[in-house]
Amino acid sequence: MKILEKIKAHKLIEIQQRKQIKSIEQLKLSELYNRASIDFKASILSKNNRAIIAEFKRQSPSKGVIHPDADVISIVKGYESNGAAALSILNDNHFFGALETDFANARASVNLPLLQKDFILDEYQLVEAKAIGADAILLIAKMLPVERIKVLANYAHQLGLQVLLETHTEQEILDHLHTEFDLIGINNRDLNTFEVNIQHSIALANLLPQQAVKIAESGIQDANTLLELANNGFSGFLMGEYFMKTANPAEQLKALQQEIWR
Ligand SMILES: O=C(O)c1ccccc1NCC(=O)[C@H](O)[C@H](O)COP(=O)(O)O
Repeated sequence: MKILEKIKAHKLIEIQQRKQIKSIEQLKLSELYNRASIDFKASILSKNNRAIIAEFKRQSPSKGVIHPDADVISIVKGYESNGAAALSILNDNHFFGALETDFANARASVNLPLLQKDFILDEYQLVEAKAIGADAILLIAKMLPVERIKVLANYAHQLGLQVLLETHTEQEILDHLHTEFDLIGINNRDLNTFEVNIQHSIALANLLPQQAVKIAESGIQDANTLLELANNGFSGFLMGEYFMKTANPAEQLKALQQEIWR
């Protein structure tokens, strides 16, 4: 079974279990549910095509264990003080090792816009995202039919959440040209093979609407790659492993910032 199919099968069971534990009405009672979102897209646009979305993750299917005992509070504060435009916080336990408390701790520690990084299949998860203080969510084109993505994107917007659509193929981009997303990502990593190909993303970037806020996702391991993607129309860069594989992710971000703003 391919990794996204495995994740989807597991997530569907997880969602049913979570619904048994907390109803949508109960989620809506959370203090954070009614908070005004921070504008994720505006933060990306404020960084002159050098916007880094720094990710907090402990492990991944492609890389295995990366930083299992990472301290979310100190890392996200370090990301904030070193100029991240926004943060992506992994929220999946089974495949990415996220702790139930990671997102809440990140929310309580920084004033940056936060992407709740999970595998969204159901409206319930959108209410959950809002209730834990997310500003944006991810929808993965490969995981759901086109119409379902549209419905979830509309519902996310009704809740005040911005939407990052993740694509990887030409067809996925063409399928979604007529839906409103706040940001459109192209994943440099093929999630079937885990192969990273920056040139693939650069070639596809031309297919995105001119006004789309374009995010290059995954596999970025140096400043030159980031700058090449920026020169080809990407404004935001979702980077996780490059930071999290080090003992001090925030210092790694600081060094990268020095290189890209030189
Ligand atoms: O990274 C994986 O192994 C993976 C597998 C299956 C679904 C999603 C996966 N990654 C999630 C991500 O989107 C990345 O964490 C994110 O783009 C950052 O990538 P990187 O800079 O390579 O850590």
